[in-house]
Amino acid sequence: MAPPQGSRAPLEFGGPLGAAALMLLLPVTMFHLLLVARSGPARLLGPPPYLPGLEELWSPWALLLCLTWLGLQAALYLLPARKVAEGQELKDKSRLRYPINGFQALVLTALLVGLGVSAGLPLSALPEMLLPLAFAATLTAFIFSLLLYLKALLAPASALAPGGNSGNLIYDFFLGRELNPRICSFDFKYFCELRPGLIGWVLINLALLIQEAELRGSPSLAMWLVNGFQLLYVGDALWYEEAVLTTMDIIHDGFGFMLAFGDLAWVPFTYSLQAQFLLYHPQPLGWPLASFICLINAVGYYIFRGANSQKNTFRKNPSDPRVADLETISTATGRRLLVSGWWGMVRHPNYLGDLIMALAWSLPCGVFHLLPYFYFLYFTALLVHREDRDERQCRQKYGLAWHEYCRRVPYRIVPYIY
Ligand SMILES: NC(=O)C1=CN([C@@H]2O[C@H](COP(=O)(O)OP(=O)(O)OC[C@H]3O[C@@H](n4cnc5c(N)ncnc54)[C@H](OP(=O)(O)O)[C@@H]3O)[C@@H](O)[C@H]2O)C=CC1
Ligand SMILES: CC(C)CCC[C@@H](C)[C@H]1CC=C2C3=C(CC[C@@]21C)[C@@]1(C)CC[C@H](O)C(C)(C)[C@@H]1CC3
Repeated sequence: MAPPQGSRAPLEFGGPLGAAALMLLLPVTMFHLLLVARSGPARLLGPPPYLPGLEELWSPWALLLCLTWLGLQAALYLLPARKVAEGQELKDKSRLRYPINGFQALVLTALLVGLGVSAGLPLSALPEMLLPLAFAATLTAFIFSLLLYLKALLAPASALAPGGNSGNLIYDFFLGRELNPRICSFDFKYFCELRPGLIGWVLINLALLIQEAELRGSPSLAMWLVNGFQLLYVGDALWYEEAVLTTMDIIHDGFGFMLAFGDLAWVPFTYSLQAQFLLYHPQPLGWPLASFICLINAVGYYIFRGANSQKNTFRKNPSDPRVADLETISTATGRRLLVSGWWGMVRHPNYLGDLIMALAWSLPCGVFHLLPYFYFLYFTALLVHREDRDERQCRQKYGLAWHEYCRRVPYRIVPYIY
């Protein structure tokens, strides 16, 4: 379906060429990281120890496991929810409804895995299966994105995302055409963003911890820290599930290969890199340094949670007593912008907190390898680019009011630096 006249958004990610390059580069990087993490030298920038053949990547069992996992998470999504939240207003003035039962899904998954392990489920075999599982997840994401692209051909213009409808097949396939693809009340983007990948990530971490305990008698302090920090991050995302409804992914981006691959493959297999590294390269860590790293994580979490909750509370109800006293700027759209509190410190305080936590996740792995810092480096690049995209969208949305906000709050992510 051709995009409606006048609705063309400027191309992002380097246009069709950039999108094609990313579609190749992202899976290649993911497999590189998986291979390098288990190699002796663990060199991020060195060549992989070997190139795996198709027989090592492809396994029907891994695909079955991957689909079973998706099926289990979909079933948990469909269970009765403690609350149903409304999303932001859409182009046609309607609002979608979303079940809030992500934390319940995490707890039920933990119970099921616990039962499985006590009945003899070999969870510690999972680390050996990471390559074929990552391959199966990539294949699933690719086929899923193709189906989403086809589904969008039947969608009305009002259901399309602002980007991702350029008319170029590769670009639109990558960015995603439809904003909120659904079948009945099952919202694919909302489901994928928070459940299979995030819960899969902590499950992989746990399997790595168990395997370390089997290999060395007990898990190392560094492995406990990485597992604890990342479980807190995932638990928080699911506990405050409703806050995802005001993020860029849900309100602006279409659902295409970028998010499908990001959610289903990239997150579980690359975000667990520190735990993978620690299994093959144990690192000594004493309590004084561990306490200092915990403090860094706590500071990052405090800023991240404070900023995200403040914006979410304000967007849901500006008269909520927790935000009613904050200073704001009015905009022509009728929505206001916060200029005090966390959002008066820098224009993306939530990114700052997230980056501080990212650093805390790498530090338990020592300072002699660059590989465990991959997440911090990639995340810095992702957030700088994301901030730039958001800035452009806000300038367009809020015009002069946004310029006033930038004048009042001149730094983007790091006070007095950037
Ligand atoms: N771990 C990971 O891999 C990733 C994590 N993240 C995290 O996800 C979270 C969400 O990030 P993201 O969706 O990018 O961005 P934000 O949650 O920061 O959302 C940006 C939107 O917030 C609104 N906003 C901006 N400034 C103000 C203000 N002063 N007052 C009120 N509203 C404002 C605007 O939308 P509007 O005005 O329309 O409401 C803007 O478009 C962050 O914590 C980020 O760190 C993000 C990407 C990857
Ligand atoms: C690597 C590609 C170019 C892009 C892929 C990006 C995705 C992996 C991320 C885009 C936004 C994300 C968010 C989270 C996870 C990573 C992706 C999907 C998030 C769910 C992590 C937990 C947080 O608490 C959050 C705020 C809910 C995050 C929302 C954005």
